[in-house]
Amino acid sequence: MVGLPARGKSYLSNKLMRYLRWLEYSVKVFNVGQLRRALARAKLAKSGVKEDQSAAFFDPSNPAAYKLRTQMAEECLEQLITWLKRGGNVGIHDATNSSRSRREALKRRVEKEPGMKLVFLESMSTDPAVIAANIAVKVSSGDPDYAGMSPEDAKADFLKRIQHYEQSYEALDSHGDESHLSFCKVIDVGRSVTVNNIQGYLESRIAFYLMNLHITPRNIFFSRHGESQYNVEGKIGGDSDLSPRGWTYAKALPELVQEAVGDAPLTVWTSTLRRTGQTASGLPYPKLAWKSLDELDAGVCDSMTYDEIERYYPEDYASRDEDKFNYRYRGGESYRDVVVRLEPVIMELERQENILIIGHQAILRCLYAYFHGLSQEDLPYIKIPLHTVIQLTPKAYGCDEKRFPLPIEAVDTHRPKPQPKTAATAPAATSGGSGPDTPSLEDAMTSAPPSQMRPQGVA
Ligand SMILES: O=P(O)(O)OC[C@H]1O[C@@](CO)(OP(=O)(O)O)[C@@H](O)[C@@H]1O
Repeated sequence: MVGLPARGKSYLSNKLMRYLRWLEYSVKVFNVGQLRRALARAKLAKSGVKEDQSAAFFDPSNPAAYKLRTQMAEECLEQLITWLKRGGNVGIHDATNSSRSRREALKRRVEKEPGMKLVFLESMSTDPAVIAANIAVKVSSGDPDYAGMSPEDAKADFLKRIQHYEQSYEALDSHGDESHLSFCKVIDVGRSVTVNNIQGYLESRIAFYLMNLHITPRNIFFSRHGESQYNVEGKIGGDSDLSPRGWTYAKALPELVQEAVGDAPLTVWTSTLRRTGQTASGLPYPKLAWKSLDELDAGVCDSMTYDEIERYYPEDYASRDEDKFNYRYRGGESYRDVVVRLEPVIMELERQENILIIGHQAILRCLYAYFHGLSQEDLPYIKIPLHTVIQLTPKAYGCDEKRFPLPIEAVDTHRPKPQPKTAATAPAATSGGSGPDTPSLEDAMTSAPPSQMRPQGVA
């Protein structure tokens, strides 16, 4: 990262980390400020520098502090490089890196590592209101640099720190000495992005993502469709209509949404399946139906109950319980596949303002995990109950959340994560993985209902 303090570097670092992690890269942010606080006490005691956080520590004319800050940025980079060598994909060096000499030093160090690439992401703000808001977040968010200080003193000190950095700040320049570097310069997040010497798939993805971000305050609402006929019957997938209780929810939804949104503009996104369209039918807002929002495709298991799947496809049922994120239904999809298919939806969501998505259980789990940065392991078990609107409000470091459950009864379609079997409860292992009482895959196929008779091995 490159940029003066209070220009949203940590915001962009964390946002990028969440996005890339969601796309299954292994990503970590290495924040020099945190390292400074962790290492400072001991080193400072030796170096004779009294304070590690007050503005004086950031004064470029204070040689001892300058040396220490340089050492800490280098130490942080070393930690990042070690982590990459152990298998990480993207390490984010979250520091000001605001002078050419510092960036040159980073470049020289990274060039020594075969196969590592360096891309600078500079965050600039020209809008005084955005800078003021960033300063307010820093001094009011319990930042450890200002623990025990009054907000006024903290703000005054932080402003002084910024002034110190401004004395030596050199922005990335695509026409000057740094024109050979790979970089993206983001000006007033959402207003302008300059891309220089960006090459390769991952770099381009990052640049494209940054181009789509904005920081205009907004809300994102999620709701599953009203209870469907299949939900009542315990069947998965399909394209059934709403149940009578589902219709009651669809009729109650406009009032709830109107209360939450007020007069602000809103766009409603649905899938192309009947149950989401029916749920959205009374909402007086522009609507868009996305094929990408259709529910996870359960392949040969579509329209079965979980009990039927266990009976006819016992090995698949067990595999799904073992690794639900990666399990792909025969002829259908896995959660992993759904994440890939939802990537354009995420990109468009980032570009938009207030959006209400009327979606499905698996789809909303994937989207929800992106906004909250949840792991792949937890993602398929997130609770997204029927007849509940979830409001997410993006904030500097994550999202605030409110849930609005409507008092309209519905079945519970959430299946908890199975507990790992202990030695005492686990069945004895048999060849093929099926117990004596469990039908084999062959049995399952020959006794499967006709609608499920499909060729094997199509996964
Ligand atoms: O991944 P699991 O937990 O099976 O949840 C996904 C399932 O949720 C369901 C309901 O059981 O979603 P939906 O109500 O949107 O139709 C199924 O259609 C879908 O297969």
